[in-house]
Amino acid sequence: MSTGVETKEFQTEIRQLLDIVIHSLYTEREIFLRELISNAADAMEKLRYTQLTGPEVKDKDLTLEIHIDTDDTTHTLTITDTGIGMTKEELVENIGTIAHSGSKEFIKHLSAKGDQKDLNLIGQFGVGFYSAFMVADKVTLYTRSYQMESQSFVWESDGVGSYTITEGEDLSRGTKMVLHLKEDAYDFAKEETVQRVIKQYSSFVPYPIIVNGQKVNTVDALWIKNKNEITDEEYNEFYKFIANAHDEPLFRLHFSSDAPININTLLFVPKENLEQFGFGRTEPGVNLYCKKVLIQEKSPIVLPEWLRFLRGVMDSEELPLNISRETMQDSALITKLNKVVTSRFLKFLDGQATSEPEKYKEFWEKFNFFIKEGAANDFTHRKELVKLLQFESSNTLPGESVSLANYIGRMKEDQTAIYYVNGPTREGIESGPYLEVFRDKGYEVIYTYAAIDDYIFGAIGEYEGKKLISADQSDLDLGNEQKDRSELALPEEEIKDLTEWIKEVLGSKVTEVRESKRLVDSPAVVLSPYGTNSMQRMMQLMNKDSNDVGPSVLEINASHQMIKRLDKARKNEDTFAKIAAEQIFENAQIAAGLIIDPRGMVKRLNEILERALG
Ligand SMILES: Nc1ncnc2c1ncn2[C@@H]1O[C@H](COP(=O)(O)OP(=O)(O)OP(=O)(O)O)[C@@H](O)[C@H]1O
Repeated sequence: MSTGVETKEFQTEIRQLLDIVIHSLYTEREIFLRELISNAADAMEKLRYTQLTGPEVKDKDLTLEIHIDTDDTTHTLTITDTGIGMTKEELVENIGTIAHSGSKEFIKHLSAKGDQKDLNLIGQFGVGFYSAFMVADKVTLYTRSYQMESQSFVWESDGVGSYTITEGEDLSRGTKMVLHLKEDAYDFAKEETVQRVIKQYSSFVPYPIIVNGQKVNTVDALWIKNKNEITDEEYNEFYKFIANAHDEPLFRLHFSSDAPININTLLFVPKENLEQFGFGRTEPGVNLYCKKVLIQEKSPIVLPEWLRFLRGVMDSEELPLNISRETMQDSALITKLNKVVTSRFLKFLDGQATSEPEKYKEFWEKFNFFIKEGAANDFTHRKELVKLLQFESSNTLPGESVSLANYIGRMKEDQTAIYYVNGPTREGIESGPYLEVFRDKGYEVIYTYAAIDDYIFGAIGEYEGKKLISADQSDLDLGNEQKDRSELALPEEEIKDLTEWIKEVLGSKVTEVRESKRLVDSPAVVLSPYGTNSMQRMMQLMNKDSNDVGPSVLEINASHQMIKRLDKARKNEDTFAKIAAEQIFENAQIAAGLIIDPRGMVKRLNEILERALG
């Protein structure tokens, strides 16, 4: 039997801490198990290190493993490790006092607030050993240090004001903690509960965790291992485990670095983008670890939001296990991790675009929206992201694409800018009026099918010193010599009268009607007085009920038969001229991708048909 019971008071801060721990309803209190397992793993890590470097240790052949035993009848949970153990002095020092001044301050702040229910904070702060009192109303700890002449001690407390230390019976090296569970925590004396919690938080702890005789953590922490020692099958199995996936990943990136920050990362790009299939917004899927212990599952802050499709893990020794979500948000360390890993991943993608073009194409087809979202919003990585963008163009085949760098590489000698045009489809763009002048000059034009493309181009303005210019820009200036007016074109005087007349007919729908210098085959084109039509298209998309596209600039082709006939009809005071002018204008709006109220048009088209059929 043990003798010499010594009762000791907890340090003030610990009393405050325990008071909060005991009297609060903490929703994620199961993390106590993570804290205790990680203490046990730390103790064994220290033992291993001592064994390698220091003096002889007690029970040197004892296997390093963590045993957890549940007892549903006595409602106890016992956690045993074969780690470094504690001497009596260490017990007093480590478990009765808090040395760290930051922690002291934090606890003071918490108890000053008086809000004992504000426990999310404390849970995230990580209360280590004391978290045991979230679930237990009595904790008994048996421990024996690794030092050869050490004795065994029993520490016990109800977590209220004091604890006792008693000399214990002869134990083998390590620590055994018995948690006498509170009634509302009896669940933790059930094997299934304990197994579930361990799988969630401690799957990759580097020592075996054995629950009631059965090993629970069977998955290796691959990300810590050397790449050469891992097979493709192992990587794929690991991916399936952490991503809850059934197929294999499209890409994987495994890297470790020590500078500028210690980091081990294993990232996967899944085979499919579920957002594409209308599954709603993808949740982030990268878990944050510190030395293989889970800090935050599916962390929303460790990578930018536009990388939410990635699955995997990031592990940094530099992270404190107890980092709270609040501190994490503005932790310089997290910002650094985020930046380093994001840049590394973008560099990886850039490399894949050249080394594995087919696979990259598949990636681009499925995940391009995320890259674009990043290019639109993430100023920190915009440059790297824009480099990855791919577009169809007037020089590519359907389904093939070109990057901005490739585009520049094959620009015409006299060409000074990068040109792009927006439209819903390739056919739509190619049958429209905007390409005509570029075809004529032999300039390649990028096709942007999504409004976000135009937004990105508008936001970056230029790439590698070349301006990005929308082909429907109203003041488009292709720089070099204007083409002579065709001999077949209406004389300038007449065109002047005609444009004035059209302006009168269309009224406030146009700000200006003028002769075009860009048209070859089309009779007319609308341009935006704001620069490009994409702004108007976007406003229409956002405001679906509105058919009001705002006023446009209308340019007409003075050589086109239709325009010449329109002029003739106008001069003959044919009432049909007005109808024709309105239809020409609306046809041009449709070609610009603007949505027109179809009701008025149907009536007009019927009139036109009637007339055409005689
Ligand atoms: N199983 C154990 N074996 C040996 N020493 C332990 C064990 N559990 C706790 N200790 C000692 O008690 C100290 C306090 O533990 P506690 O969990 O409160 O804080 P920590 O482990 O230092 O930090 P944290 O858990 O917040 O990361 C530890 O630093 C360690 O020295």
